[in-house]
Amino acid sequence: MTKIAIIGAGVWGSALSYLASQNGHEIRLWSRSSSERLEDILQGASIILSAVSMSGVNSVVTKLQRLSIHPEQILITATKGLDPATTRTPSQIWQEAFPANPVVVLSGPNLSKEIKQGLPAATAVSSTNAKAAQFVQQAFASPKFRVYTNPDPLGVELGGTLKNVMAIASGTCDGLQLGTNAKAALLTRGLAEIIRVGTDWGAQAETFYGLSGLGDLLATCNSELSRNYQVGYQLAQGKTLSEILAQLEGTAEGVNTTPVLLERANRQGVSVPITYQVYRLLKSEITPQAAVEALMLRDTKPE
Ligand SMILES: NC(=O)C1=CN([C@@H]2O[C@H](COP(=O)(O)OP(=O)(O)OC[C@H]3O[C@@H](n4cnc5c(N)ncnc54)[C@H](OP(=O)(O)O)[C@@H]3O)[C@@H](O)[C@H]2O)C=CC1
Ligand SMILES: O=C(CO)COP(=O)(O)O
Repeated sequence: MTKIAIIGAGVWGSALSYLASQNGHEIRLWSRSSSERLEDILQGASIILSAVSMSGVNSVVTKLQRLSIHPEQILITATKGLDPATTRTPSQIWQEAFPANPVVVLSGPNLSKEIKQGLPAATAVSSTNAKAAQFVQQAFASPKFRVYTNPDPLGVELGGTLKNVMAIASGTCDGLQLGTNAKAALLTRGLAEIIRVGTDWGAQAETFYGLSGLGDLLATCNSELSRNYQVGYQLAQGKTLSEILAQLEGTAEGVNTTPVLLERANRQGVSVPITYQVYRLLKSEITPQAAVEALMLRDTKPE
């Protein structure tokens, strides 16, 4: 039995809490509205897992820095986003704030509603500290949740983060009823785009063919359960972004990830044509139909 503190009682934090409690662990779930003090939640926890949305990462990290975190406490980040101010990933923020602690990234095709229904799923846990990743694997693995370790935390984290932009594009593609061929082309070229960005960042190309890359791309880009997909689908139906976000249950990280990704890709000279069209669409600079046309009419090139 392991004591696990989970920060963020949104849908993903709650689903992870459910999975860990099914394994017999002692779970303490904390959110901003909790009556319990954060320091009491963290007291004696072997694992501290953050499942807050990107907009909450910096403030949660700052809160924890004011408390006494033991260097043996394993920090897990389950957030899929990029910091708008620095373009850093959540694990980079956690590791910089807590250099002595093992930081583990948990990411995969994990639509929380399906997990809450008890349907089977798999995920990846990754860290530069292999022992910490194995400890987390043992803590969360169950007959319903298959957990793989992976040696490339940056790749695992970027796979889960960058596919959210593709999920917006994919929802748009389905909302416009562009068909199966168009969807296959979009996902394949989307994966190529993710790999270009990811390898430039320092991640391993093969990681993106795993659960947190291709796996999450397939899950999110093909499911109405995905909030990012819902954003794209509704944009294709002519709703404005503010109308969509006002109705959306939970966070669609891809909306905030898109400009950060584009900024970084432009700085690095990495070509991200799909991300650019999603960016223009989210800013209402282009219609969904014109975005498709712009992608189809790009200069011809080798695959
Ligand atoms: N839902 C899913 O299927 C999956 C989601 N993820 C990722 O997990 C993250 C959370 O997603 P999800 O649970 O779905 O989102 P929700 O919108 O359901 O929940 C967001 C969570 O973030 C917390 N939060 C936001 N801002 C702050 C802040 N400033 N300080 C403290 N906490 C804050 C919220 O706290 P409060 O309750 O106090 O408002 C809430 O717990 C996202 O990055 C998402 O991409 C990853 C895998 C699957
Ligand atoms: O990341 C997810 C599934 O792996 C959840 O996707 P959404 O955030 O688009 O709902």
